[in-house]
Amino acid sequence: MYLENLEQSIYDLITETSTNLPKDVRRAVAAAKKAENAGTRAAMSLDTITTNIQMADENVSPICQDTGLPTFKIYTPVGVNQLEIKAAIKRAIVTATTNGKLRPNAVDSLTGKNSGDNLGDGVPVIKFEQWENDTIEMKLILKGGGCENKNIQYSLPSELEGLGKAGRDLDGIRKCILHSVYQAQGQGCSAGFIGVGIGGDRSAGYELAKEQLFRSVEDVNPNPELAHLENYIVEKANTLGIGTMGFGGEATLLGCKIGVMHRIPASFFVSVAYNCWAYRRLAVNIDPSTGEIVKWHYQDGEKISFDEQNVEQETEETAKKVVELRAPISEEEIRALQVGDVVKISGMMYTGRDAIHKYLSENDAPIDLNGQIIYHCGPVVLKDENGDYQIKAAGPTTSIREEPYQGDIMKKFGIRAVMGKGGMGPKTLAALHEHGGVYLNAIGGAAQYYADCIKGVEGVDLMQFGIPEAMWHLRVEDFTAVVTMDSHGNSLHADVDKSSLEKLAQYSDRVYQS
Ligand SMILES: O=C(O)C[C@H](O)C(=O)O
Ligand code: SF4
Repeated sequence: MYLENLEQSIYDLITETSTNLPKDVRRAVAAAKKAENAGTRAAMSLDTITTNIQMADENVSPICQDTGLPTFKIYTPVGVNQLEIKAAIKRAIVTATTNGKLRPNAVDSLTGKNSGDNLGDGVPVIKFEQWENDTIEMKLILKGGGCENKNIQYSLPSELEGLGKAGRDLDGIRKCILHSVYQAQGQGCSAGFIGVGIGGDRSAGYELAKEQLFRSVEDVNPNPELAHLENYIVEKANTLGIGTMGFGGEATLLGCKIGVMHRIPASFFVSVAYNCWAYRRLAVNIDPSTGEIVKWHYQDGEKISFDEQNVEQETEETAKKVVELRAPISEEEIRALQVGDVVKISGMMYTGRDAIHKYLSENDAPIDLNGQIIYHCGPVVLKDENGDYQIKAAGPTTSIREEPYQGDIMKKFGIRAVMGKGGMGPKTLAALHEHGGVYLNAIGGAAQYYADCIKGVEGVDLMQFGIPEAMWHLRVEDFTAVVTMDSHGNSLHADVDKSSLEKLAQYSDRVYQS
């Protein structure tokens, strides 16, 4: 009985974490929405984000399709059997994956094979500690890969672009943290949250940084110097103009939490864990005798529901032009598009992410891609009772990872549009110009919102790469995205990067005396 309850409690924790954004995070997102000027692209993106948060809650489906590397931190009273807890976690993970609350995310690093059930070597991550209390406390964070890739570790002293020398003191630490926000741009689905670890060795520093992500967004650091620095960072980061999804705007960073530990004389690390707006972490207390949940954490204060706040704000500035797109798309249609145009796609699109791009660079495509749209997306997919595939969550993935392949693949197969998030680099921009192509930016993390635009799965290729990496043939209706790189050499991402670097440079003067 105890073990059955325990497994159910862990399942509930996983489901709630994946589908229902915590109250403190909701309040931070709502505050960001207030800060954005109505009618701007950033404000509209935040509308999509809040609509998505609401949909995930109502559908009990993943807020974002990337449910991350499930990471548990557990405190147990002396005498509790940790092996039993571990086994219960694994069973709950498998059930949550079968039920579409988690995407199968465990990939063999050498063979590329997805285990299909979220279990693998070192996955999930489970860390135990003993304590004197008589309840079990179980914390869970589902941190996706796009924001994980934007984590950064500085070794002081260092020379930082925009900010100059960062020395081994509080001011050097300040510069590293500000720089970490700049370097993330919109790629980790800003507006984000950061956890910072000062000191330790490389692994302990990152661990401390991630530990900070379990703090409440609204708490105050007991160390007054660090409390000051946390506020300073949030305030200044929000002047960098990176904004939601890197579209430019007022809301870039929603929280900064800093922890400190000792170091050894030769090493001085500042480790930053970047978390997207889809900041999925929760915790529960479990009664060790019954296995039942006795307390949910992060439950203080108001729960903001986003059901009525999303009035479509199509103003002159945002709706420069709304263009209906349907593949196959001609070169002429593509060349008519400009950065800032909004597109509404109906008809077919095909998913392709890391494995597909590598595959297409070496092989023929399984279908004719001439004039087609490639969507950088790894969805959550379940089979319904008739054996048909149902897309359960389908937001974009970070496109920059395909930079080495993208331009060549577009030219090789005649692809006219690629869609993802965070933008791409100079090689792709040059190819868009030469070949006649566009890059479309969808709102990262808005997995329920986009799943709703997907009306059917017409086929799938390359399933050997696993569900997130296969090529899904999607029939969509009114799938909305923004042109952020066009065939005329313009890139919103390059512009925001440049202007935010200029703004970052304003903060190179010393703030803290050593
Ligand atoms: O893997 C994904 O679906 C998305 C990833 O979290 C990303 O941000 O790129
Ligand atoms: S797609 Fe964006 S919101 Fe989702 S896990 Fe990746 S960084 Fe986070």
